[in-house]
Amino acid sequence: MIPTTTAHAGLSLPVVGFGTYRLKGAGGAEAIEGAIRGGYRLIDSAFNYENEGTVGAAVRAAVAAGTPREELVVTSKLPGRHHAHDAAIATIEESVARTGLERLDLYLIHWPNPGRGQYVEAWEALIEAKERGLVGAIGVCNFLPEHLDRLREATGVLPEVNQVELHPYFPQEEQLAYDREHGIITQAWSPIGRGNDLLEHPEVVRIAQERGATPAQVVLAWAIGRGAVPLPKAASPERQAENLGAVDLLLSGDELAAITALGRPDGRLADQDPARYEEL
Ligand SMILES: NC(=O)C1=CN([C@@H]2O[C@H](COP(=O)(O)OP(=O)(O)OC[C@H]3O[C@@H](n4cnc5c(N)ncnc54)[C@H](OP(=O)(O)O)[C@@H]3O)[C@@H](O)[C@H]2O)C=CC1
Ligand SMILES: O=C(O)C(=O)[C@@H](O)[C@H](O)C(=O)CO
Repeated sequence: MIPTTTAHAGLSLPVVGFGTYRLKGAGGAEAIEGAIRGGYRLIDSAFNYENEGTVGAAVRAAVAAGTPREELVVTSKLPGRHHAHDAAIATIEESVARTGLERLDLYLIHWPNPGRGQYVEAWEALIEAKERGLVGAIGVCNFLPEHLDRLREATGVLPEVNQVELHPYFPQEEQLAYDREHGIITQAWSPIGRGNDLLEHPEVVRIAQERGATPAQVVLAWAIGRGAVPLPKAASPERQAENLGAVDLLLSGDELAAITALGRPDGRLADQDPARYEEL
């Protein structure tokens, strides 16, 4: 059993989830079903990943093989081109249909796209989708404090999840503090740096050697230790198990601080500042 964390409206999530970006087709379904068999219960997908069908197939196979459906938190996301109310509702319905499940457990706005000025309308559609039972819980990705404040002022409803880029090169101290203060669970995307040099950083390697863990486990345990829910993606059962093993590694305050110190102002993996970035 993976420990859990709870958001302001009662959503309970395991402290580690599974990313599925680029896991598609038969090989993707096999990898995702293997992840569920190996113990992952939070599965992250998106309309734009074009793999909601694959995720649904893997979930249905895992449930047929004995995993209780109610243990799983199957997630998808609304793309920026469908923020207008009717398009948003149709897209959520399409996401659910693609999975072949009765409903999705968590649905997120993928990017705020503030330049288009429609994320409040999208949020109202997500509130409606939750009221209709299409989705179990609702949240956002890549929202800055100013975007979250705007949702609260306009609707009185705050997201239960904010999924943001978060890894040692981009530790997100202020966003984490805002989310914590408002009972929002921060999920960490690209938590192991999407295959960059992070796992070879001397400080990460030093702590891994001292603790008898792997660099990936250290980086994931750092995210968990700071209260975030990392969503590592891994194709192989070996790496999936390695990453899940991070829940057993409790880092000290000094170790957490040493890794947080690797942060850089320009530490994002790509030029994706949500204040300006547009993704449709
Ligand atoms: N909301 C948003 O805007 C975004 C959300 N996401 C979500 O976050 C998830 C995770 O982010 P992602 O960008 O995939 O990057 P990750 O940081 O999860 O890195 C994935 C890469 O790391 C490799 N890897 C996995 N485990 C290990 C290990 N133990 N040791 C060494 N290498 C390893 C994988 O290889 P291999 O698979 O071959 O094992 C893959 O190349 C996504 O899959 C997606 O679900 C991602 C980006 C943006
Ligand atoms: O993967 C996602 O969820 C995204 O939002 C994309 O922006 C992804 O990070 C990407 O790199 C697209 O080029």
